[in-house]
Amino acid sequence: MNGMGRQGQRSGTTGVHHQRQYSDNFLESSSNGRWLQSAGLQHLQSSNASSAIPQDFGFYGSVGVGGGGAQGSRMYRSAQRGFNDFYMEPNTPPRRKNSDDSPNEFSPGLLDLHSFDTELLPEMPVSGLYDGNSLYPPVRGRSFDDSEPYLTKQTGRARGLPENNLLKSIAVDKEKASAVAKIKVVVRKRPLNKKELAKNEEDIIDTYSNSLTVHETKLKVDLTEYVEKHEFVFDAVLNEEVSNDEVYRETVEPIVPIIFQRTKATCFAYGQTGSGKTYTMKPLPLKASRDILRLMHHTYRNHGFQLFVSFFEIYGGKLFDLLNERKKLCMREDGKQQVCIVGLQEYRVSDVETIKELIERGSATRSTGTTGANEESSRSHAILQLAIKRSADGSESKPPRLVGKLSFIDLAGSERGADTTDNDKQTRMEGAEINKSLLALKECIRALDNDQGHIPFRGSKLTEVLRDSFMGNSRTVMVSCISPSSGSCEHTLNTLRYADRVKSLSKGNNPKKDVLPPTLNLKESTTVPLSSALQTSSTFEDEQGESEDFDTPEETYEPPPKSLWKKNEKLGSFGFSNAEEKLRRPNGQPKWKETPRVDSKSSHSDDDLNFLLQEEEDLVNAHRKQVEDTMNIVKEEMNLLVEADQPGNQLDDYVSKLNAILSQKAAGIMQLQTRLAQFQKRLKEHNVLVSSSGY
Ligand SMILES: Nc1ncnc2c1ncn2[C@@H]1O[C@H](COP(=O)(O)OP(=O)(O)OP(=O)(O)O)[C@@H](O)[C@H]1O
Repeated sequence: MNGMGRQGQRSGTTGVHHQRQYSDNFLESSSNGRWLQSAGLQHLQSSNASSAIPQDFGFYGSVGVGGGGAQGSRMYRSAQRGFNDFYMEPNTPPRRKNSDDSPNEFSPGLLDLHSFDTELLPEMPVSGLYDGNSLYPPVRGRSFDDSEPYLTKQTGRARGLPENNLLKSIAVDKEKASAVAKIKVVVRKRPLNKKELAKNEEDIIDTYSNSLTVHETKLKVDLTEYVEKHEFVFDAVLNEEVSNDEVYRETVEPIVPIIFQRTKATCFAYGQTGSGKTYTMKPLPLKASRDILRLMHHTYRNHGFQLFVSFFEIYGGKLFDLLNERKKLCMREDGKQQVCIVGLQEYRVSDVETIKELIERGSATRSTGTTGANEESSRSHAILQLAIKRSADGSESKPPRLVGKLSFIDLAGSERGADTTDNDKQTRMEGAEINKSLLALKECIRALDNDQGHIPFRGSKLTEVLRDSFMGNSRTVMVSCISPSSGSCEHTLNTLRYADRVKSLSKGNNPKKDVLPPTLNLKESTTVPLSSALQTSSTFEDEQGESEDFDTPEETYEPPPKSLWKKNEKLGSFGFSNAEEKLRRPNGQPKWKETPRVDSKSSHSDDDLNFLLQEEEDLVNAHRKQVEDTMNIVKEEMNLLVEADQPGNQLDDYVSKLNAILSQKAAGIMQLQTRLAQFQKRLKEHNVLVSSSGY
């Protein structure tokens, strides 16, 4: 069974959507990748020429034009509504009546077109911008509010604030900022929760530096248990002891300075329902805002930068403004193929407290519900955006243009039919819609991974919004959240395989990948993302030349007592005994590559031949494992596809692609088996030779 006995654990309110009170999510108005060529952009005539005028109270309001007229504040569900009704026109949950819900506190004031502002401000000289010496020293040593009148609301906290890592890092030059990886994949493991502990579920994930091992318990044909290890390497692996502050330092902090350099950056969380996405994402925008404001008021003081916040969700394939009474929004492409969100309200902010209030307000309005694994599950993708703007001449008299933006996306949890059979129709329909968008995201990632010319960003609203995250001079941080429990093993493996594929998009951008010690690279080779499989078109002989795919022996072994694989220092980091590790990989090199071809007339010893035979078996096993992994991915994606109710032709197309992969893998196995048979024959001949020579 998957999950932690998800079925039957739902509360009496299952499927009843309510407003999340304290969670949050994140941002962005969207745009497409044209800004990527922005070095040459001269689109000063963009539609935001009529952008909002700053108001005294420090934020902008906007009412979109040209669409988005439908109000999204209808009742979320009506018992009378049929399935089609729901599907065609998703509604939003009713807003909870909060006593502090003073409607006009952030009310929009002026008609504004700035949500069309999706192109970056063309590059222009900004004195002092990352010019080394003038970055920070002038205000060094002064208390924060001494130099920063904008931050009066947080003076108490700001005063005497020690310089954090960011402040230190901004003394850094432009090169360092631009050295931030284009795509960074971080995995966060949460602790076992009470339910899991109560059910005596085990923690099956070991973390080590930037790698982790999943210990999956499986059954043999004779029903005896064994443990299969799955090893992964990522840019960072954060275990259950890592605080949210550390998560911020590892993920978002390094990209904050870059958004002042005409860059769009995105941080998004991915993982099964209840794995900790919202818990992880919630604190990030506020921490980032704090650092952005510091930069604006210190490093870029007098440069005229302005910070704007917007917050919306994608629910049931529709967009709703979380900061404007769930107003329904429209996503459109303008004449320059820039995707823009019409009607999205942005607030100009200049202090942390206001941002905090906005985030809490938006989070409380978000669609949530109950799933088997999470009583307060996010049922929408929430997008919070921090946009840096500046008018062309740096003054406040002209409308500001986009300089860069930082988006935070808290994806709805991925679920599978097997986990949701107990859910009501509404929850299942939501699940289908969520899965559909996640599937579209996977399609985009696969297309990017395969260097396809066409990336199907239009597959869903989510991918249209995320387009910026993967194109051009963008920066993306993906946080994959995983549960440690044995009951979630299959979900966890799927999340990790997905993350592994995203990681592969950053190949060539991640120097770490090339300098990993052999043992760690070995671990990577134990997973076979579908993307790699799709890319594979080499013959078996070709594959022989590639080191990683075939140098990994089957990572299956009889389970030692848990205490052994968890802590025993006699074992190597990944479960092999040190001796065994050495035997398999002397000098860290895959031994099979050094293997001389066996000649029956040669004088190899039995040991040599046995070793060769073992190597061949390992190759076959490794290949078989690849097929198994691929099939797992196929299974997962087929589930999503079916649940997402895709048209048949897409399904057929998908199935034929997968069949091609499987046939290719099967052919590889047959070749390996032939080789193995040849070795066995030679071994036999060798034995005959030895016995006839009298030894
Ligand atoms: N690292 C962590 N440390 C402590 N508690 C955590 C951690 N991660 C998650 N939790 C707890 O686990 C529960 C589920 O987390 P969360 O709501 O963030 O999951 P989710 O992935 O956003 O789920 P969904 O997709 O259903 O919205 C929450 O009660 C949360 O407080």
